[in-house]
Amino acid sequence: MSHHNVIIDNVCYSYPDGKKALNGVNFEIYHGESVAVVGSNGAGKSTLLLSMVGILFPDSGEIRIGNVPLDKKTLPSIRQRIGFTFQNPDHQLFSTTVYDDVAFGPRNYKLSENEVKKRVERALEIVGASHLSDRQTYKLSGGEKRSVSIACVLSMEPDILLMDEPSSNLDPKSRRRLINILKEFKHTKIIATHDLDMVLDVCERTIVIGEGRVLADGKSDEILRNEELLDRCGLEKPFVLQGCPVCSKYKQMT
Ligand SMILES: Nc1ncnc2c1ncn2[C@@H]1O[C@H](COP(=O)(O)OP(=O)(O)OP(=O)(O)O)[C@@H](O)[C@H]1O
Repeated sequence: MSHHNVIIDNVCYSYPDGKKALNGVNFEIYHGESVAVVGSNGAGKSTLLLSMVGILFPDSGEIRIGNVPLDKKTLPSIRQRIGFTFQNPDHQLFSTTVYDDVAFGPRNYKLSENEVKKRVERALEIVGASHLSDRQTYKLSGGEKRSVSIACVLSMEPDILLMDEPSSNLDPKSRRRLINILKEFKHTKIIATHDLDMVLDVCERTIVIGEGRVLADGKSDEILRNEELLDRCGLEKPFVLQGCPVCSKYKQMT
């Protein structure tokens, strides 16, 4: 199943103002893996994800998806296999209604309107947003927009899910729903997040990014227990590993 592996090969990227955001990033993600990308603010997580989906192109190094180098020529076919949610859902939602936003991906695949409708209804139901279908997107709350943006990628039925901060803005029930969606999604998942409790629940592997480089890469359970590493990277142990009975109870409730 190596055809879906994601390979990040010595990737460097500087923004036009000269800010070096990625400084030689290397890793390989195997088909079906569930991987968290964590790090402090400004570490380079979003820049890395934007590069993996071809919104930014590395200055040097290469990204390969299933052994196909990601470049302007291969981008349209690779994009069909990757579902990406932006850190800010306003960057994702641009149609007048929620239905049209969630239908945008399937319509691009030139599916019949009947099939599009089925996919939209299924995706909205999965994220618990069926009742929002006819609403105007710009009038939604932050959490509602987040749920709809997740429905937008689910309706595309991607092979690879890339998500930037998917749990931010979500209330506990919606966050738990997201965690269940991610657990159900059996293909490759790459999730940039500060929600380390969600990482423990969803991702078997964690890559720690700092100053545009990989600082650590290993089993989530080991990385997220390593206090010295977490402290060095500006991160904190997940609540559930801090041995707090209130937090453990909260986890059971949500
Ligand atoms: N459009 C831009 N122009 C210039 N610099 C940018 C731009 N976007 C991001 N940066 C800088 O690149 C670096 C990496 O930013 P990035 O958004 O990738 O970090 P991040 O790890 O996702 O942070 P956060 O956790 O705060 O979302 C930061 O120093 C940031 O200030």
